[in-house]
Amino acid sequence: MDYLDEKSMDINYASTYGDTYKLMKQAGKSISDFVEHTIPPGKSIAIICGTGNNAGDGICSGEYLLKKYNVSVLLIKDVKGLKTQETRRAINDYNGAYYPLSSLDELISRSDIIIDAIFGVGINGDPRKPYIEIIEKINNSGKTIISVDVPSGFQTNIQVKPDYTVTFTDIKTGMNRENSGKITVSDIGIPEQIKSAVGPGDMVYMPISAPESHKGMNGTVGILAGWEFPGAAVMSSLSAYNVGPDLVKVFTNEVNRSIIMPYNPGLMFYPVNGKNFPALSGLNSMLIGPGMGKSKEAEDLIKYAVKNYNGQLILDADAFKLITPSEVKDRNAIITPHSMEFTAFTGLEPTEENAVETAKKYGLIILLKGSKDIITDGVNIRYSYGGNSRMTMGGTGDVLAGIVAGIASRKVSPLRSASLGSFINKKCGDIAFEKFGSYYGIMDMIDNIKIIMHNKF
Ligand SMILES: NC(=O)C1=CN([C@@H]2O[C@H](COP(=O)(O)OP(=O)(O)OC[C@H]3O[C@@H](n4cnc5c(N)ncnc54)[C@H](O)[C@@H]3O)[C@@H](O)[C@H]2O)[C@@H](O)CC1
Ligand SMILES: [K+]
Repeated sequence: MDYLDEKSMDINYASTYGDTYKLMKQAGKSISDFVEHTIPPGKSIAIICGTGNNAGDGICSGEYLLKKYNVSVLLIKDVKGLKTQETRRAINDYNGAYYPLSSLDELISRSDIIIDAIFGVGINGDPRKPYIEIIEKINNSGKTIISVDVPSGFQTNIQVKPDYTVTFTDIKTGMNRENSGKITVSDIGIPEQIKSAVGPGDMVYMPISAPESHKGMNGTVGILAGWEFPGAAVMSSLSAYNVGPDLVKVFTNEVNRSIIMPYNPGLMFYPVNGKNFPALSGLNSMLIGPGMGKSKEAEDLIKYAVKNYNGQLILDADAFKLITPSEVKDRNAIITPHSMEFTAFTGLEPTEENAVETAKKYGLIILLKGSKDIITDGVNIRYSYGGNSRMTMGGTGDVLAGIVAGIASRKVSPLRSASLGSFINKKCGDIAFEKFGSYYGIMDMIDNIKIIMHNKF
């Protein structure tokens, strides 16, 4: 797993259980257990704490270690600087002594062991002052160093160089003996259903556009849709647009121009027909299928686009009747069928097992829609709950496919794009339901995408 997976899981845990204090206690306990197995009792331990939940883990370990060791907690930014409610609770529940930054040198020199609880996966960029100097002092101390979760500053230009790292849930991408010392993985009790469920934590996968980026750097989506039902092109392209890519290009019949464009002049309209299809280079993702119908013309256009576009494909709706799995084999395409479409596409019953097998066999990412969406790449399986009965109305699938295409255009991995897309889609329905009960419409859902992207839900 990487940093984002851990962050995502923590947020999903908190959204179910209210907060993550129980995990923090368990993280502290696992550090303390590790120390007890490794270090003889009676030694002096300095726990150097930053301001986030990594610090909270360190403080909780201190509470357990007090019984057998001489423990000093150092709070780099004092109690006032503690940023999370869990970490404030940890210091409240801690019965030992704690010290300000001015005691750093003295604490380091009188300790045998340093527990590094400055930064975990919440670090953002290279450590700033005064952390650089603190990390250097720890590294030059000659003491035994144990890092909590990850060495502080890991994957930035300056990091703690520990003898040991006790990391939680799973090893983080890039950790090795050289940068993390001897690594121990500790299960801190995140339930399996939290690990597999899609939730608000999946929003961490959405990249933040860099202030200096220019047009096109933050995603260009292509959408081939609406040949027969222009509404589907409207719904999928507005949904992709609301996820925030730079450009959304709609490829459809010229006769749809005056229908689609009044909804949003920000869309780019490209008329296509059997003889004319603009270049598909430069698209970061391409959604193919909504509202195309099953005419020969639609079929030719779909086949042309599937064959000639070699980036991140998203297939939906009529594409399932006109394309076979072999035509997209090993292309990492995301497909978003409901049960009947799944059967039309694969000839199989729409079961979880068949979705996993099909994903594996054809190298696809499958988002099997239902009251519980199932998302799989053939190895991992995620479940998306939520949504409501109004979501059986026409158009919700077009909205979902558009959202997924928009996310994928931001270079989010296909499994994460499909998972996050499912979460956003269901959340759009749930927010609309709170306002209008069973009487909301598709445009209410599409409007809610922006609220969710802005994290105001
Ligand atoms: N509640 C949870 O979310 C759980 C998280 N766990 C621990 O919490 C860690 C993640 O905690 P957080 O997300 O609170 O973040 P961290 O504790 O990793 O650190 C983030 C803190 O450092 C500051 N900071 C970030 N980048 C900086 C920089 N470049 N220079 C200076 N200061 C910087 C931020 O203001 C923030 O207060 C995990 O690694 C793990 O150790 C565990 O407690 C288990 C449960
Ligand atoms: K750390």
